[in-house]
Amino acid sequence: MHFSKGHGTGNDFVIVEDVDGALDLSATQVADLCHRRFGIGADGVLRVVRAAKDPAGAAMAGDAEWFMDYRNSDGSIAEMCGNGVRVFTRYLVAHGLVSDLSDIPVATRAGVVHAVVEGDQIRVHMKSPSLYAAGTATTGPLTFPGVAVDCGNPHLVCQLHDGLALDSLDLHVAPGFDKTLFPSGVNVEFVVPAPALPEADLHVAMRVYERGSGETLSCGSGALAVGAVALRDAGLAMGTVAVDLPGGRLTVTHDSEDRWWLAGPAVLVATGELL
Ligand SMILES: N[C@@H](CCC[C@H](N)C(=O)O)C(=O)O
Repeated sequence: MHFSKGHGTGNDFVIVEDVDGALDLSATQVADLCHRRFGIGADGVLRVVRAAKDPAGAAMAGDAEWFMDYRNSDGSIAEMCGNGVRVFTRYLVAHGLVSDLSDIPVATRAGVVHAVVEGDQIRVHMKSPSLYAAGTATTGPLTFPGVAVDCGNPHLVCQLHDGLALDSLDLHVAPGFDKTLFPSGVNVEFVVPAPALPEADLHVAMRVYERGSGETLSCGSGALAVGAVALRDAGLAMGTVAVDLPGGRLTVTHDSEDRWWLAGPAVLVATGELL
């Protein structure tokens, strides 16, 4: 099997092209591919398949030629992956699978999103985040109040207590959360304010513990959730939020009623053959 490897701000993926939907990737195969010692190593797998050729993509085939079949590194399926969409789009462009760089529709399990390629940056018009409940996360002895956000996939955005540094958190172990609020699990974001920047209305820094992958260097849908909470908390109906993650900076922009953008770099770094 031929594969590529890519990442968006350090959130890395094995990319497998399967245009005609011939590949039946099991959860175990995905976990083996993603294993950082015994496999290639990645936070997840992106299978590139024609929407019409995949049962989960077929209903969207009229709106998007390509379906992103995203899997977490433990083999579980997730509805959305914001960095995944951006790396998936980079792959489509690099392999001549799309031509109009100003609007690339990508079908996902959370619906069709639209990517725009601007040099090294790929910007995606995401599904609008929805803030819907209060929750809490625990790490060790610490409990943090948070906001549940639906970005197509579930998130819990927690502001750190005053003075607590992001790097003081131990995210080797999954944070605790309320399973009745998140019956299918949740991605947990921990956020602190960051110094003002001229190019953004707000600036924050975050770490994330992803459902199905553990702590990652970046999470695009997580950044979107964090951006939405930051704008709400600042009383801003619209605006731009710079979100710093351990792997780099993503930008979330809400510029009209139903339009939310996630932007950042996306790169391919390798290709190879699985033995
Ligand atoms: N890293 C991703 C999110 C991947 C899915 C997530 N772990 C889940 O299970 O919902 C991103 O960039 O959005």
